[in-house]
Amino acid sequence: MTMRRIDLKPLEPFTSDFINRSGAFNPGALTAATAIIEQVRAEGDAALRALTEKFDGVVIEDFRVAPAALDAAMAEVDPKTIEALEHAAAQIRDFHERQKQQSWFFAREDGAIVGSKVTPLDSVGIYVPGGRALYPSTVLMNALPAQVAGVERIVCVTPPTKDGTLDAAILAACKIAGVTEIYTVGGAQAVAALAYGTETIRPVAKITGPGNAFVAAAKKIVSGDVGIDMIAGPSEVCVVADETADPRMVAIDLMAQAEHDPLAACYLVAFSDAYADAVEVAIDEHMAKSTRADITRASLDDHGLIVVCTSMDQALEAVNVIAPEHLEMHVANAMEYLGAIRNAGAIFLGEWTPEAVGDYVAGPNHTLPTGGTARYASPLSVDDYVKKSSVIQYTPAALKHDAKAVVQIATHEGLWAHARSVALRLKALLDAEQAGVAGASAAGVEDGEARGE
Ligand SMILES: NC(=O)c1ccc[n+]([C@@H]2O[C@H](COP(=O)([O-])OP(=O)(O)OC[C@H]3O[C@@H](n4cnc5c(N)ncnc54)[C@H](O)[C@@H]3O)[C@@H](O)[C@H]2O)c1
Ligand SMILES: N[C@H](CO)Cc1c[nH]c[nH+]1
Ligand SMILES: [Zn+2]
Repeated sequence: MTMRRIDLKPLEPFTSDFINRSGAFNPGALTAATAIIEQVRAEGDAALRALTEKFDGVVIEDFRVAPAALDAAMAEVDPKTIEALEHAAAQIRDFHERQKQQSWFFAREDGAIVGSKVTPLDSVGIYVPGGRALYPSTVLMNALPAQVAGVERIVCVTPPTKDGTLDAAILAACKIAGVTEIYTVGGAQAVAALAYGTETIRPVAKITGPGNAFVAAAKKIVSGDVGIDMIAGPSEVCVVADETADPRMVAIDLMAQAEHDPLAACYLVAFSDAYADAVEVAIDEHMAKSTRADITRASLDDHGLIVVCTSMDQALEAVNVIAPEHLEMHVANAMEYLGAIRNAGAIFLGEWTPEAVGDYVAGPNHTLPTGGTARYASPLSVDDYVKKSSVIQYTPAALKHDAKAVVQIATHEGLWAHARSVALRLKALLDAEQAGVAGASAAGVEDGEARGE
């Protein structure tokens, strides 16, 4: 197998022109998703049935999963898998508990109180992909931060398997994460149902979770009517490997992302052609045993890239341009470079940290910014499941302190009532002070020119 390769010259900059990403702008998927969303808005459950039959090849009468199915799934799934999911859930919950933000309030010297009130969202819908692979881990990664945030209603949607049921491990993960409202529907139609509601599915305030191009396009379209977390596109990894890294480990870590999707993008940043050759040989050796060789090969052939650098500075520059979802630093003293890494969704340091630990058990979220969005975006977190309201309470002293500035700016902006709303109160205060009345009330002011205007 041969991945695309570029050999950088000393000091030659790595630019985004070298990258072949599928990107979030996908006109075909947007057109298809628009039609699907319109159909669901117009026909509700009937559209969900028709579209599920069309795209998933099964007929579903009742989308709502019965509560008894969760207990049945717990009994059906291999107890070792249940144990592993519980192990993962405990560490994911613990990590996200640490992200929780409290409301805060600050009393100024003039007595005004300003602050920020944190409130959990009323409801969220989590999309769990189910096309090319099944992702019980994604249930945990979305539901647990929502639960930690205090969201009351957590709804899970996920496409049916070929026989029209749901994977038992997905249901078991829902049970472990405390999710009980589950619907057997996937794709853009599931996103539409969560956004606008149908006879069976009540709408939610926000939709989170990864999915294929149609799911991503649907989230993009409904965003604004409901909240969305991000457009999490095909998986990505960038492995920076120096001569201390075992090429077999580097090869398998590249393949671990490539096997998600033919569109997954895997980057190797190395320091010699001989080393890059060794990784390619190791990929061929592993490939012979892969159970997902077709997808893996397609991803590496079409979206893989090897960048051979002449220095660590050049390598780090390439990393920051790529801004990968996952970055593995398989180099000596990996921690030393943390400060120079500006753009990456999750950073895995050292040879004992395969990206797969982050997918499942380490604790941080595996829903990460893809497609270069790590330039400005962060991993899914408890913050995605809360909103903040600013809180402001003024005292007479505070109003006196600020009135002039408000009136000045509002007058400059031509907003008469803004200025007047403050000036009238100031007048009430000053009148009361003059009359020697303690505890003046703004309600007692007569209309008229305010002093200090
Ligand atoms: N970032 C993350 O945390 C993370 C985690 C897991 C998976 N992923 C990514 O999520 C994606 C999952 O994609 P997937 O396809 O396996 O599952 P998916 O559930 O996103 O998509 C499957 C659904 O797509 C719909 N669909 C299929 N063909 C269609 C068509 N032609 N027109 C309209 N709709 C159609 C069907 O309704 C089907 O149920 C992958 O790219 C994977 O890498 C990301
Ligand atoms: N690597 C994926 C995110 O890109 C997440 C995942 C789930 N299961 C396995 N991997
Ligand atoms: Zn993965």
